[in-house]
Amino acid sequence: MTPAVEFKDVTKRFAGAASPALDHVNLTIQPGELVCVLGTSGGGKTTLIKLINRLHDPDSGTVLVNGRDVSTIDPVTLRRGIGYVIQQTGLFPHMSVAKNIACVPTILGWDRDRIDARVDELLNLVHLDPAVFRDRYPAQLSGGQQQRVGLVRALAASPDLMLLDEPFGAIDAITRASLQDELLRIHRDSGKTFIFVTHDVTEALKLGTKVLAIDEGRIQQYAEPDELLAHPATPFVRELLACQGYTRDGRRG
Ligand SMILES: Nc1ncnc2c1ncn2[C@@H]1O[C@H](COP(=O)(O)OP(=O)(O)OP(=O)(O)O)[C@@H](O)[C@H]1O
Repeated sequence: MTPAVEFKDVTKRFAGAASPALDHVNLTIQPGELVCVLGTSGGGKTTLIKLINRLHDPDSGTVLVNGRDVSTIDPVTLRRGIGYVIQQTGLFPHMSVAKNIACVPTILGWDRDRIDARVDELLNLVHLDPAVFRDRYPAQLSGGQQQRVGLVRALAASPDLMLLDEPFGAIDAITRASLQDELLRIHRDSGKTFIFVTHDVTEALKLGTKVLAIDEGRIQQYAEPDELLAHPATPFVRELLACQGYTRDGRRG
């Protein structure tokens, strides 16, 4: 099977930085995985994500999506096929919820009826009643509701790949737990590949089919959650688990 995403010896160094943000990264992500990219601040998580949708380009090495070198794909075309969700949601404040969700389908030339049906389907998917929320503006939504709209906007044209960069970082614990459950369900039902950045071990272990631990621009471990808990591959992973209260047998101390 062609991997959904591959990094081949990828290095990214920002001007003036003492060390690279990503340092000779090799990584293969198979289709259908929900990969949680886990690490402390500044470790290179966001840089990794932005190299996939070409918000950054590598200094050396190759990033491939569905077997294609992304440097050969026009960035706008590439991004239309990749869902992208960030903490600040990026919703257009002057557009209604329905218009926000309809953005990519509109660009892709879907007809009105198909777009309307898709908007309603997506709002229902995240338990927002279309009759209530379609015509609201982002400022008229709570933080959790904005995040739900940001999530389904990225799903609107059913991209094969979803990139989510700490999407639930600013959400209270209860809303966050229900958003996580919704994300899990959406991932299972879609069968698509999701890459989800978080610094929260509990979130990564709950959501991930795989966890990618990263520090100082280097991959520390890429493993299933149980494997990561049972056999942390490096002192960094051991420390990360211990700091957030995880013991070796996977129980929170
Ligand atoms: N545009 C940029 N210009 C210069 N340095 C940058 C830029 N973006 C990131 N960096 C640096 O690259 C390194 C990795 O940053 P990155 O944002 O990937 O980390 P992160 O793991 O996502 O951190 P956080 O959890 O705090 O968001 C950091 O040292 C950061 O300061």
